[in-house]
Amino acid sequence: MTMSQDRETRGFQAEVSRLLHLMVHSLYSNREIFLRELISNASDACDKLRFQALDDDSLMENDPEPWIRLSVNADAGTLTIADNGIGMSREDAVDNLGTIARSGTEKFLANLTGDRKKDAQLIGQFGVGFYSAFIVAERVEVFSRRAGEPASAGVRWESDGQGEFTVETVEREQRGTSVVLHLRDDAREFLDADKVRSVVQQYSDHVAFPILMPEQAETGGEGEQGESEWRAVNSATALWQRPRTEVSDEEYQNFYRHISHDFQDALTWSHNKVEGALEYTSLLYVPARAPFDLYHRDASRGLKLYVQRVFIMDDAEQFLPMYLRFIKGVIDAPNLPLNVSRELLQDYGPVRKIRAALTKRVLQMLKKLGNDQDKYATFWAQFGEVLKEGIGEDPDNREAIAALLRFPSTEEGAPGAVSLDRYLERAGDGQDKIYYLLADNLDAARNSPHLEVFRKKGIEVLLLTGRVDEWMTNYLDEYQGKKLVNAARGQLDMDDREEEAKAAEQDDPLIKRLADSLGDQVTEVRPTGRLVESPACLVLGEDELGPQLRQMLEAAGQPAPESKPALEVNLSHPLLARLQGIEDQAGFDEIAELLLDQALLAEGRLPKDPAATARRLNRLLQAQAERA
Ligand SMILES: Nc1ncnc2c1ncn2[C@@H]1O[C@H](COP(=O)(O)OP(=O)(O)OP(=O)(O)O)[C@@H](O)[C@H]1O
Repeated sequence: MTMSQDRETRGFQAEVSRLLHLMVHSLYSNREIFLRELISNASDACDKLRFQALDDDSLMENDPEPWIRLSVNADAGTLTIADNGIGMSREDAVDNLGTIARSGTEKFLANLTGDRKKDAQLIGQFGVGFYSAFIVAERVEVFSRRAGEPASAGVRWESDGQGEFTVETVEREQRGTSVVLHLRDDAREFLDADKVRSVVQQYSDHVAFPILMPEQAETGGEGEQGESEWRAVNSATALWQRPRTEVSDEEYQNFYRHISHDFQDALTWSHNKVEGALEYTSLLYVPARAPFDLYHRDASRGLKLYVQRVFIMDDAEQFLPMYLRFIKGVIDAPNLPLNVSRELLQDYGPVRKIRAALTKRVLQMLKKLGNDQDKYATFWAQFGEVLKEGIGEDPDNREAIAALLRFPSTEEGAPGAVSLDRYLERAGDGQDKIYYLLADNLDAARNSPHLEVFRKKGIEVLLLTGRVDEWMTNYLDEYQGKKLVNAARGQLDMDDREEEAKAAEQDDPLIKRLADSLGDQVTEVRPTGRLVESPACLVLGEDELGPQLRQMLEAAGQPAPESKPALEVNLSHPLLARLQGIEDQAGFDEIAELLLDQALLAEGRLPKDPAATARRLNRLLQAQAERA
């Protein structure tokens, strides 16, 4: 750090330097987004001022009408974005314009590849904000003064984006912030006021404050323009207050980008005005891509809250449940008190009611999205795992959430292929259960011996390989009155005659001999109608903890109770028939152990002592080789 009087030079946080470098490189072909980002910041600053002025009117300093001004100075080669919003103190400028205070940034940056196209997409997910200025500017100056502070508390911040910035205290009459971009030679198109105007109209028309440009192009720099000559280039009304029929799809998408900082279009949205005692307007969007921090505990989530069009807060998470944390949007609830705080929102009756209504609204919107297979597949791939959390978290809407689930199945293998409704449609009235199989991955699921009997009978089985699927199925007992049944658990109870036949085989002496041989490695050995080609498989009891939940518990450092399976054997399999005749007990025990080991392997799991299994296999191979 170097200092001369009150001027100091500082280094950017390491993450900022890396982000800047990669961003300038990868966003070059998309560069007009810098204007949208800087106008968004200016609009946020106006929102913040209006909110703080609710408590302290003097912050308005006799200049109560918010504005955003854009001006070009062709001689100096600058484009200036100015606002009379909340402004920044010197400390604010150092904190906000030199660091990235988002958890997970380091990990996010590690994912950037240097491949321009891929990185542009990733960076879009991250949101680049102020730093996008450096895509077009070789040098950026920021002049600012915080509302309510004296003119002597102004700040000038400057950087060429190469790793350092300088700050100094300056005199500044005007409240708010001016960002002066010294444009690169290859970005001089933004010195053309008509070009700037058209970009603003394209991306930022919905900004709720007037965006002003001088009547005549080519003139004006900071403060040179008389106020009467400024003319609004946007419509400056809050988009969500306009009737649905008057807002074009493009306007909805631009507004989405404004509030989400996403580069991609939203998949769909729902815009509603609710009247009556609980009046509110909501505009909710489903993004096409998950943010990089979807699973971070402290990631931003929730809606932008407005009360009577006055911005109150970002990330008002009380209006939607956790499992819908990916929804972006705005809620304007004119009857909430203007001084509402996060704490108050938490426990406030009307907010709870709005939350219940918005939750239903989102679930309906997703149901409708389900009609568009391609879009729904995108949604499911990005947010399916999060939505599943709702099955456990939101009993009131469980059936509606279940209708949105998608799984691969034995009939259709694509990850988001089969809904429960489609399954039931195919199953027909004759089948009163929905069968599913849990596995670590699709290959293991498809090859599971548990599917043999279902294949034989032509019954579809859903293949559940998601991280939270086992947890989820604990909460999802039935759908549309039909029980969900784990194909690898308990007695299957598919066909009464078969059950009876199996019961008769229960006394088979081989069953008892196997049980004695395996001892307490299994709860019991029983004959099965489950298998066609395989000799044996493992079956967990209805209430035993499955392997996925066990892993989750262990990862969370919690002890997981031991769960023991039963070994089910296929008495019509030739191996079992041969086993009957083996008199040598040691030889019998060896094969019994291998029967158990292969059942574990078939499920993609390892035997308790893999080395012992290998030794048994080797002995078997050797005997086979000697015979050959
Ligand atoms: N015009 C402005 N007036 C006042 N503060 C500003 C202005 N522009 C930027 N800032 C401050 O700088 C911070 C960083 O801005 P930046 O655009 O990088 O991120 P952000 O707006 O917080 O996040 P994101 O862009 O992802 O929403 C802002 O949060 C704000 O505090």
